Amino acid sequence: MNIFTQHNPTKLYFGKGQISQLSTEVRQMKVLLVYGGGSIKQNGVYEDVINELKKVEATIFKLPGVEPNPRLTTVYRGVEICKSEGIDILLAVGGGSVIDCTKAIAIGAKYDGDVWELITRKAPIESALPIGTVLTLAATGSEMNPISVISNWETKDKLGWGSPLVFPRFSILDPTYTFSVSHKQTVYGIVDSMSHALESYFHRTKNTPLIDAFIESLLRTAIQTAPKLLEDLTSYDHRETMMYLSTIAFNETLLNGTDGGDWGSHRIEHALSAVYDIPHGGGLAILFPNWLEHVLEEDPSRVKMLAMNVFGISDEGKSDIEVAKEGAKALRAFWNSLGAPSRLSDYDIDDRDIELIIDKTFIKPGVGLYKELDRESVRDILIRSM
Ligand SMILES: NC(=O)c1ccc[n+]([C@@H]2O[C@H](COP(=O)([O-])OP(=O)(O)OC[C@H]3O[C@@H](n4cnc5c(N)ncnc54)[C@H](O)[C@@H]3O)[C@@H](O)[C@H]2O)c1
Repeated sequence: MNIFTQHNPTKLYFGKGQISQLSTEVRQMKVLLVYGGGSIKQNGVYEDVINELKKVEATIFKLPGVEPNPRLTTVYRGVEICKSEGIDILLAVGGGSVIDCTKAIAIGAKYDGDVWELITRKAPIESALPIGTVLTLAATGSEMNPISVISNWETKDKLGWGSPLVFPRFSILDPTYTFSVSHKQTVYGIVDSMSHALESYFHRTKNTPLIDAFIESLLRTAIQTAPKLLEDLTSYDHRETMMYLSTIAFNETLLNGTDGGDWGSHRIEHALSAVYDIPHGGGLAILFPNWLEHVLEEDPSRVKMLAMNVFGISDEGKSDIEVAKEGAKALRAFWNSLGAPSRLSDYDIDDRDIELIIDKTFIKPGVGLYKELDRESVRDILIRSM
């Protein structure tokens, strides 16, 4: 293992009814409520939040309409409200897009220049407003991590960035709040959280038996739970399992003591959804098995481990590459069985913009760690995905 420091300051309130803790976290303050397209008004979450805020006589300001793949223009709107109204705390009520947008507003509110300069690292992030979240969709882990992804639709860039200053101060996770998430969106969430675990798995650090087994167990749990959840979208038991799983999959626990894993396929997906605005989980379901097939040709070792320890594939009488290939196939087959897309053509994407997607993948240098990808490798993964 490598040396590491773990410090995750997010206080987690997990389980049914935990919204009652909101009034212990937010006092008589100016709160900016950030939310999306209105699902929270249909499923009762909005009412629960407002009732809690009223209990403590908070002054409520609102920023509705955060889009999936949140846009810089919406961040600007939030920053403006924070500055003009003197907001004390931001409350994100939604999925990863709403939380990521809120994180960007939090840093923009404390900066005199254009927040895009902070996201693109042209200026250092030195301060942020505090954030709380009420999660409504299990997928990204944003509720307990310092990461955010913002799309600049003008330049067609989708950029991941992070700062310890944007760890949510608290997050409320009530599985019943995810009952209304559609079948399709639930599938995307499952794929996204499994991808976070898988990308953490593809590290190059020696002597990591506990973290490896932890990740394998998380993946096996997802494989056992996901089909049952999709049969019964309002099962508290299955929603709670997937909600906790998606938080753990990307709250940095799985990176303890390793070199951080390989996030090459996430980088390609961000480039893809910057150009085509497709759902993040849908893009990953297509790209990740093709990334596996690409990297196993050079080094099948950890793909083989995944095949045997997660999918129970036997290695008897087979070469390492054969076992690894079966593993990649098993992952694709599992996601397909849930109803996830498997080809870019499922989104009507052909090779027309392939060079642009490759350019966007390399917007920051260094793509991949288990295998460092060059333009040719990214092209190969995209062509395999067509
Ligand atoms: N910050 C991170 O660590 C991180 C990690 C991975 C991905 N991301 C980013 O997060 C974004 C995706 O977030 P997401 O997958 O959570 O989805 P999302 O937040 O984009 O939401 C997807 C859709 O689900 C709807 N929805 C949310 N909660 C609902 C509910 N309870 N009932 C019904 N509908 C509901 C939303 O309105 C939206 O239409 C992408 O931009 C992706 O790049 C961030």
